[in-house]
Amino acid sequence: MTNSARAVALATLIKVFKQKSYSNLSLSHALNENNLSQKDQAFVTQLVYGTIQYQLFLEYQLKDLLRTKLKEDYLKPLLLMSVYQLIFLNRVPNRAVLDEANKLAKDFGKKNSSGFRLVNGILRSFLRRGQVLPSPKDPVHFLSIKESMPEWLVQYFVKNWGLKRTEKLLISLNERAENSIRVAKGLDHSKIVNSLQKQGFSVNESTLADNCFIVDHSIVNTNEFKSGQITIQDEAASLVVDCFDLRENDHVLDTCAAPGGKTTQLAENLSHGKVTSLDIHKKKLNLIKKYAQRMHVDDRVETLALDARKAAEHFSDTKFNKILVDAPCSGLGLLRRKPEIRYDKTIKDVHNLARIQLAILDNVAQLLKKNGELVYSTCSITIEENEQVIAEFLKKHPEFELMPITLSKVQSKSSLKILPDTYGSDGFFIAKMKLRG
Ligand SMILES: C[S@@+](CC[C@H](N)C(=O)[O-])C[C@H]1O[C@@H](n2cnc3c(N)ncnc32)[C@H](O)[C@@H]1O
Repeated sequence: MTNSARAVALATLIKVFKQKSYSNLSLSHALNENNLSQKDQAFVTQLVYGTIQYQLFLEYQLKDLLRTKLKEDYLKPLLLMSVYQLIFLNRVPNRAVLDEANKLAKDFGKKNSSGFRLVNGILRSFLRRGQVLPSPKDPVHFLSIKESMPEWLVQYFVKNWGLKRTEKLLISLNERAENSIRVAKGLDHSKIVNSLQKQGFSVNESTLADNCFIVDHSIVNTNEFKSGQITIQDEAASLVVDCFDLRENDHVLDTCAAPGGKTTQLAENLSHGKVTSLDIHKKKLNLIKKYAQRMHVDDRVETLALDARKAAEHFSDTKFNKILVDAPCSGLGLLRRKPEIRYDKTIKDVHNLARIQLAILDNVAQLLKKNGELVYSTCSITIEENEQVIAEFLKKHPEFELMPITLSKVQSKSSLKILPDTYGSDGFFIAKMKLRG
């Protein structure tokens, strides 16, 4: 592996730790800026995600070895990234990790800095001592360090799913996210799969979603992606639109639409209808427009900057056949793709989001036609943002009934919750409701 791959990983980690940037955005920016081989890109991705995922565990390894305050910004990410390699990457020899850490300390350190001596000393001490874990007598603290998840979240999982399932869930949340792609509606799957295989991709059918496939590396440079025949979408996320019973001339309201993954998927079904896509952030509307252009459905998508909690006031004369609320949420089902979320979110955030989610549903429910369908979804797995929001909504709106979800590969008599350890997908929640006629 080249040193520049490690330098790119370290620069990305410094950004994520210091500026609190999102890891997925910083990483894709760094990979676009640096001309790395496919192998090096995969290595950088593993270093960045692995170090963030295991931050609590890695800090625990260093706790007793650090005797001075780390003064320069690069020191902590470099130490964590190096210990990550020493523990998790067996294919990289220890000597190479130490040599590269020395070089990086010299390159990233201030002039005349002695940071490289500190890094060298700590890494050698770690190798002499080996890795450590707290006593399993306190299972919450033990799992929190071992799987690097804040204690409140481990406690939350244990309370809702028990200790055994929590262990499975935590391990699964630290696994590498799959590269899931969705084929645009109406296209011949076998033709696209053959073409991708000829280009060197390994392609496997999704066990969860009809139009999705799992590939082994990024498809963004393929003609199929650029021409809108395929797109990047998690298997569980793609089920949300599949839950609607769409008619080709439906008018659909997508209330929380950016960057547009579900808007375009909806529009693919509406040869004579349209989607009105809202987002509270005006600057995000461009993402939806570009996405719709790439997928060739921009003639059926209109965008509007609007707080969905005020939609009924805006559309006082319009009613929709279908409404999607893909609500803003804590994202706790997405920890594989955005590993730092675990350290940022609190139970207070979860409660605040639940209030916003209910307010959106409450407002947009007035805009549905009789017998119309309302689908609510989040990429969170908490009870507060999902089952509780739906229970409160239905209590307040007895004119709605909860519908079963019957998809070809997955069914549920009521709402559908997909935990990440079941299919290896993102965690997702979907509820389908109908306004009685
Ligand atoms: C989960 S994301 C939506 C993802 C999108 N449906 C897709 O499939 O690509 C939630 C979106 O809701 C937007 N949002 C947050 N609060 C909102 C509100 N009150 N009204 C409308 N949009 C909101 C956010 O800006 C964000 O883009």
